[in-house]
Amino acid sequence: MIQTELKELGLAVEEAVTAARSKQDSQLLSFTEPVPAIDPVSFFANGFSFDGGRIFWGNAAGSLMLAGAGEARALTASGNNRFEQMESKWKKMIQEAIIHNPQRKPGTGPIAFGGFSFDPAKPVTSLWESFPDSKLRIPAYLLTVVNGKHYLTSNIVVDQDDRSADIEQRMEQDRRLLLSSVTLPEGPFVSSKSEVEPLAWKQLVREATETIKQGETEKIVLARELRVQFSDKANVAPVLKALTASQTNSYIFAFENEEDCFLGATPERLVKVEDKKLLSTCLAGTAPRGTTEAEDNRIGQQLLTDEKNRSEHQFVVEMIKKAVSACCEQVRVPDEPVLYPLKNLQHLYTPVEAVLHEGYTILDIVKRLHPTPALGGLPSEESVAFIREHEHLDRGWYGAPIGWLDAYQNGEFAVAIRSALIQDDHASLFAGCGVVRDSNPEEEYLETNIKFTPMLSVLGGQS
Ligand SMILES: C=C(O[C@H]1C=CC=C(C(=O)O)[C@@H]1O)C(=O)O
Ligand SMILES: [Mg+2]
Repeated sequence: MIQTELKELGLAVEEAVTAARSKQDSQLLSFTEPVPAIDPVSFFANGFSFDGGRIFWGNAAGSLMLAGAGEARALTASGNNRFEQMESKWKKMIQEAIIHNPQRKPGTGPIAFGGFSFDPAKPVTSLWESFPDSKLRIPAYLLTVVNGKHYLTSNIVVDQDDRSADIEQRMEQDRRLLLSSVTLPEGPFVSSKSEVEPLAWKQLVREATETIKQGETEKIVLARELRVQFSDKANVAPVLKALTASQTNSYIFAFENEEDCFLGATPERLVKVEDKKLLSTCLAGTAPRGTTEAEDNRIGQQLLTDEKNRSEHQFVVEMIKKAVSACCEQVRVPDEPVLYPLKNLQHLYTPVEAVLHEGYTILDIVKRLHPTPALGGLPSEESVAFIREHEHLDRGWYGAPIGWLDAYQNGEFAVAIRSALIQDDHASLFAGCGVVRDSNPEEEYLETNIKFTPMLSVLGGQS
């Protein structure tokens, strides 16, 4: 990494042109500067015409938001060692970049943002054909809102025959467009919806409980799809606005690829790393919210003591604790879960804190944690094999890590649940649930129905 001390954009661009000429290859320049406040959703909306697609991220704490437009570079990897491949491609790219980022705030500079498929060994259907096994994008323009301060990072690929003045002019035009105020278009409206094979899905839950009773596994997470048709091509920006307003306590994410956009509001952190400190989350076990405070409390107390939900949760705690302990010190995990309330439902929640051992990166942890028993099952290999063989759904990026990392060893990945894949005038919504020995197919079916509601309501499918 060449950390430039240059203050002026013009000088940085010239340095990049000179570097491109001397190595006779393109040069990535990343230039970060403070900018006046702008709503990240407006920035996202303004970015619709940038090649490669847009990205969006808001963390559950509300302390970090990212909005990106265009694609300066893309890193892809496939197969079993996709996390290692990604790590080495990312390191190489960062080493060769010219980076001007005096303040080095988390989530600024040349970040890589993207996701992974749930299971690279499952054949891909046409539903997810524009989403590779894994893809991390370095957006051309990135707005970072961190602790209330706004930064713009411009990631520019400079070629040997480029002229500095032309590049600067293009950047000036782009930033004027992206930072301008905008009126958001109307959100989508669902004209029809259809559940994909609900009866076959319930039967599969039954089969999974049989497999568990035979002792082959202890838990298998099964998911299903709900398809919705819109009256017109769907606009994503107003959906993000609505998610940000309605789903506090959740990560709001979007990854646009070609014409498709995968987005959601997930409560499930996989891992966060900042200054070597690691946070992970065990979130599994679900109940609805009550309509009155008294009812809500009663349901919450029941959830806290319910054996079936506690066992769903405990499998996750044990696996995450073990995986984190293998590469961290000072691992802290409370003995008992607490409630994690969301707008439409509540979960059992156990936070995990630790300090990363020297030499480990966030992608090492993502690799060890995915899939946790909140999305795969336990033991992992057997449950994922069951899902691969029996589940009809092509999960694609659903249920898998989505997030970002920066050049300073910070990053955060969430598990992409409570999500939808929007494709022009229709969308697929995904929801799953943890099946254990005494799961009841009808109750699991109802649980997935509630899990569809956060996305369904912001897509104009439910009041
Ligand atoms: C698989 C999903 O939820 C997981 C996360 C939290 C609670 C879960 C449950 O109680 O079954 C699931 O394991 C989903 O929302 O699609
Ligand atoms: Mg459950």
